[in-house]
Amino acid sequence: MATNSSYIEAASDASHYPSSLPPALRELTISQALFYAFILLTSYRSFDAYRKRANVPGVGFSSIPILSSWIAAYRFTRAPLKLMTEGVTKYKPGYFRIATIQGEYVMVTDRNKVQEFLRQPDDVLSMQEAANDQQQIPFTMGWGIGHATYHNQVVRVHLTKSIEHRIEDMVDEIRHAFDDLIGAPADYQPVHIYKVIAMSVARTSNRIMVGKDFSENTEFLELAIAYAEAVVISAELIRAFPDWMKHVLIRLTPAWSRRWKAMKHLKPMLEKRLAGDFDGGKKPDDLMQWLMDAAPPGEERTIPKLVERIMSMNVASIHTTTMTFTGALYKLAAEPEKYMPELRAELEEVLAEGPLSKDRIAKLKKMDSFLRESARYNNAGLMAVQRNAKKQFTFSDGTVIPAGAKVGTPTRFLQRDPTIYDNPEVFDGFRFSRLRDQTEGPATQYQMVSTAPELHVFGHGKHACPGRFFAVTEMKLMFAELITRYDMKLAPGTGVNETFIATMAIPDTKLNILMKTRS
Ligand code: HEM
Repeated sequence: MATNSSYIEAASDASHYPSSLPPALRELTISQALFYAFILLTSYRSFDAYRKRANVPGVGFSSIPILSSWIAAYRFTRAPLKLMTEGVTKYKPGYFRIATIQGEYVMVTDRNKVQEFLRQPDDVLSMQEAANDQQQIPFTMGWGIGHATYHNQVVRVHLTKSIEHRIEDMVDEIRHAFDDLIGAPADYQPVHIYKVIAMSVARTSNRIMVGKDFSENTEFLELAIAYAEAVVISAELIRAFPDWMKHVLIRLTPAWSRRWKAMKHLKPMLEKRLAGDFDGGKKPDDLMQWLMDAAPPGEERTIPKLVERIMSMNVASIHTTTMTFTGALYKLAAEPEKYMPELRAELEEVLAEGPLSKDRIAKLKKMDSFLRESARYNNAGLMAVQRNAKKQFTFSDGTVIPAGAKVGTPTRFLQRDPTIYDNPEVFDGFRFSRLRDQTEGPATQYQMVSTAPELHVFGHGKHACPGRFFAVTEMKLMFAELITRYDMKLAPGTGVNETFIATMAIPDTKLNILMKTRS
């Protein structure tokens, strides 16, 4: 029987390699092969980056020719905020280049130029291609999610229209979620708020997306919450491989296994619906059904594809809403004396007219302002909006973005631009409600759902998030319930931990808020 060491010797003995290999390759040891593969990959990346490179200054690049882009990516990964700050300080209102593991990006630092590139058609600057690239969507979430995006229209039209008559269901779900997850503490107790809000959002969103059976199914909800994280991890696991290998490798990743498990939950319901077997003979009025009705005939109407679609809607909605909303709660818990009395007074005035409805929610201007300001202040990743150039694009000042290049925005810096906001480094919860009262222009521009070239929580332009009307309603209903029922504050000496991994702002998912039933 061969010992371990004899296997190793056999493996490193060139004479065991297939004789069909050319003699030069037969002589290679494994470490030499890896070294040459690295050189090849590095040269390819360097050549590819050079071919697609816009003629704008780089930040973090070195003068070593072939390794320059890798070195810049390494430096950026280690100190993203520092390098972005350097780029904006030196080159605003112009452009600069950064490199990340995912390639090089041209950063556009001026809101007017951001406006200009976001106006470009998809065959020039593509949002979908950038998203596919970033999250490896066709592999991690499914080919159709990255290439047949009929869900955008369904969310934009059907989900948004449904909000008004689903508010009662949403409130019901939120109340039960907070009963179960926070309860009625008589004295201040630490609450792991990110976890509570993620589960509450998963429950409320899935009530509207797939119905009550699923909003009450904790195992399914936990899968839905974990799926988004699995997608991010799986994207990084497969990124370096060629596409033909990604099709196979993705089956070994957590995104695949979580979706497979979710399918077990969703399959019986989908089988019934596909057979036209509706409870009480009435077609369900939920996102799942609207997606099924809108799916192009053929493969997209099969169970695995419909599971991909609804799970991608969970990715789009759960952590995005949770991050945005917990960011606001952290700010409220940091200064409850400053904000709580006015927020409650506004809410109580509106509730005196009756339960929350679409029109009554619209009267909560201070709450709306608080959410928008915390999105401006907190949620600022370093590059929330990205586009990939499918064709060459030239800005009005003559700057050329070659085909194949990637364009992005330094979100945090635009959202804290002193030429746009007074005291941008200060959190001012009622900044936007004051602006709404003072403006001579349309006051709606300062609402949470209104996008702007310098505020990227929901993106801007024709690809601005179509789910934002739903998400903002959901956040306001949770906000109203929480401030009605609970007092909250931060424990002394605690605060939000701000972390960036490359361009991503990582939310503080660990911070506890002290909460008790309102006195
Ligand atoms: C607070 C919660 C949310 C945030 C912060 C958020 C943020 C975003 C952002 C930044 C974009 C990209 C825009 C761009 O690049 O211009 C986007 C796109 C999108 N979002 Fe959201 N989103 C949220 C909630 C939702 C919800 C609840 C849904 C659906 C149920 C949804 C569905 C989508 C879809 C389908 C797109 C792609 C739009 C397109 O390609 O045209 N989002 N979202």
